[in-house]
Amino acid sequence: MEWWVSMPKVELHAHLNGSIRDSTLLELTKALGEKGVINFSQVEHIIMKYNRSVKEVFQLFDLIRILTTDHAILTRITREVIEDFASENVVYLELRTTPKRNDAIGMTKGSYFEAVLEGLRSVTSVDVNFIPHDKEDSRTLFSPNNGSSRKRIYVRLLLSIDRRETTEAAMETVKLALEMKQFGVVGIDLSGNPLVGDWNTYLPALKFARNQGLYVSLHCGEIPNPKEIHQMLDFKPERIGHAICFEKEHWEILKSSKIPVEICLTSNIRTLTVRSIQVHHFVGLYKTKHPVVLCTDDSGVFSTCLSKEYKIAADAFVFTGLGKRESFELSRNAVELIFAERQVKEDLTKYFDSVAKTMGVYKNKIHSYEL
Ligand SMILES: CNc1ncnc2c1ncn2[C@@H]1O[C@H](COP(=O)(O)O)[C@@H](O)[C@H]1O
Ligand SMILES: [Zn+2]
Repeated sequence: MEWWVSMPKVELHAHLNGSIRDSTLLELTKALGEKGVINFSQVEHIIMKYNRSVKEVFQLFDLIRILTTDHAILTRITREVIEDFASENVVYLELRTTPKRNDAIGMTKGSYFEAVLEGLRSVTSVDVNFIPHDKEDSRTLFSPNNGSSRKRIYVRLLLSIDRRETTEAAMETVKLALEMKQFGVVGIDLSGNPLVGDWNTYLPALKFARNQGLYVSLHCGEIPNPKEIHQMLDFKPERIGHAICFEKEHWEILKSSKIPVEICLTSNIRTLTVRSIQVHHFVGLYKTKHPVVLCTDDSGVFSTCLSKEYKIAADAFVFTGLGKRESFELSRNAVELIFAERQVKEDLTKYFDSVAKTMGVYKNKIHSYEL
């Protein structure tokens, strides 16, 4: 097996409905076509398109939204997404999703979340840990005496606020996240079409989330919006996603505040927000040892997976010294950026160290982030 597949990996930026399997997406679209809810021939080209502009990507998300407003489908997608990540040796997955209300089918944000939770519970083919450790409990997923040869994966959840939402709706999501901490919700994400919405709408909910002990990750700088980027960096989120359309002053704030960046190479290329992999800002951040983590964003929508992202990075930046050993370190250093509790970090760190030996990569850290 290739090293980028067998290497343990940490996924910190994956949207549930964007990570839907291709085959499931087609199956659901055809089924709705047969029911007459949508016209399959009209949407087929949106599904099949390779490069999509940001605008077209959000058209596809609107379509996916029609397909997945059903509790049973959400449960199924959640199960499949976890199985897919585990199958490529993702050992820690922070999955994010936007709880949605749909009065027509009696769906509330709460029942949406329950359906996702049911998906987590329904995984049988791999070992999943999603309930946080309580202080007394020292059991860990990767402890050597676990004895299982099955794939193992930690899953934690972020609840997303959609940029289309009102302050009240955003607040409802944060309150739900707080209620569901016991089921592995660790934080809040701000996402959705970067062309819509205003920072001040979400700020009260984000502040509330932070005050209540939730971590915050923001989609930041997907389009040129210098004022908003500045405001977001001033908020000092625990992580940001993308960081594409940054100007000099933004880079300076980012570097000095050491806010970790979730890098989504394929997503940025496919949405045409970065011209080519060679000019991607990942390399500059990596070279200066800024905390970065490679992620998929929407593995289904962009036909990628985390192993592929590591391979793409290694191929593109081999002359920067990103070989097998450095990729392993990059993956292991991501453990420092996870939002889960201390025991999970410790368990994963030990696991990475044990795998380092069998993979023939150095055990010593090349560098660790000074967060
Ligand atoms: C391409 N870059 C991106 N930028 C901003 N938001 C994105 C995104 N990719 C996905 N989403 C957000 O995640 C939702 C799908 O998953 P959930 O329904 O929440 O599970 C999208 O509708 C959008 O709001
Ligand atoms: Zn994203």
